[in-house]
Amino acid sequence: MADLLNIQGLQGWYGESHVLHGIDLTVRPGETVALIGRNGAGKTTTLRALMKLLDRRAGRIELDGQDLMALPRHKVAGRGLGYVPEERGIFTSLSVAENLRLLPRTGKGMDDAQIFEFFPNLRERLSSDGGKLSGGEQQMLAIARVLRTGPRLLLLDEPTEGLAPVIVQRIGQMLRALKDQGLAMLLVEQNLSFARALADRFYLIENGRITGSFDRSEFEAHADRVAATVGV
Ligand SMILES: Nc1ncnc2c1ncn2[C@@H]1O[C@H](COP(=O)(O)OP(=O)(O)OP(=O)(O)O)[C@@H](O)[C@H]1O
Repeated sequence: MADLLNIQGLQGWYGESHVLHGIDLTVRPGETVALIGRNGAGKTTTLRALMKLLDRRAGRIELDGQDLMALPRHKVAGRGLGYVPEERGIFTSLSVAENLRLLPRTGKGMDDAQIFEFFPNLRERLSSDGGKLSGGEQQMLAIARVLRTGPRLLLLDEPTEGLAPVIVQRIGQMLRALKDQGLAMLLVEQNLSFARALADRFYLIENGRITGSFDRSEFEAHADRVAATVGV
């Protein structure tokens, strides 16, 4: 099957600081791929590079065979990348309804009825301020907002960070439901058991380089290496 996302030799910089040193990574249609590594390894930077949010990049990024490197930043999301950043980007003084509408809905994106089917508690909180939501609700709002844009690939940066175990479980169920609908995901995650339950394939990243990859059936065989890479 042709790759949905194909990254070859991706390099990235913050100013003079060279952070990504040649990332090769693919995501196939409908696949969930987890990117695993310790703090500062370059996980967030990889997602930001995909969204053209870095000062400088080199290498190749293709989505469905189409080159993304030459696209201006404002056109990247329109090609089908849905980015949910680690900080979630919820405006605390805007209501849930206003936060949801900050990104334009496209024809392929989820409408309100579909959104509320996945996230019933958001419907109940539509008029609440974003700042009044729990961490889990904010994470759901951040994901829901991006689903309105009709992404073909969801880029998720540590969706479980700082959340209580029961909420982590709910986020997991929700992502599983999206996966079952065929949505592809590139997941940055420090919570290994969460990543392991969801991902079809794993990449290890160290110092801005991919140092290993394997699929879920090989996870056990790579457990020591994974632990050493994330430093647990
Ligand atoms: N805005 C920035 N300006 C300069 N350097 C940065 C910036 N953001 C990150 N870096 C540096 O880039 C490197 C990679 O950071 P990155 O955030 O991608 O790591 P990460 O693997 O996502 O880890 P974390 O879990 O801590 O976010 C680190 O050395 C970090 O200090």
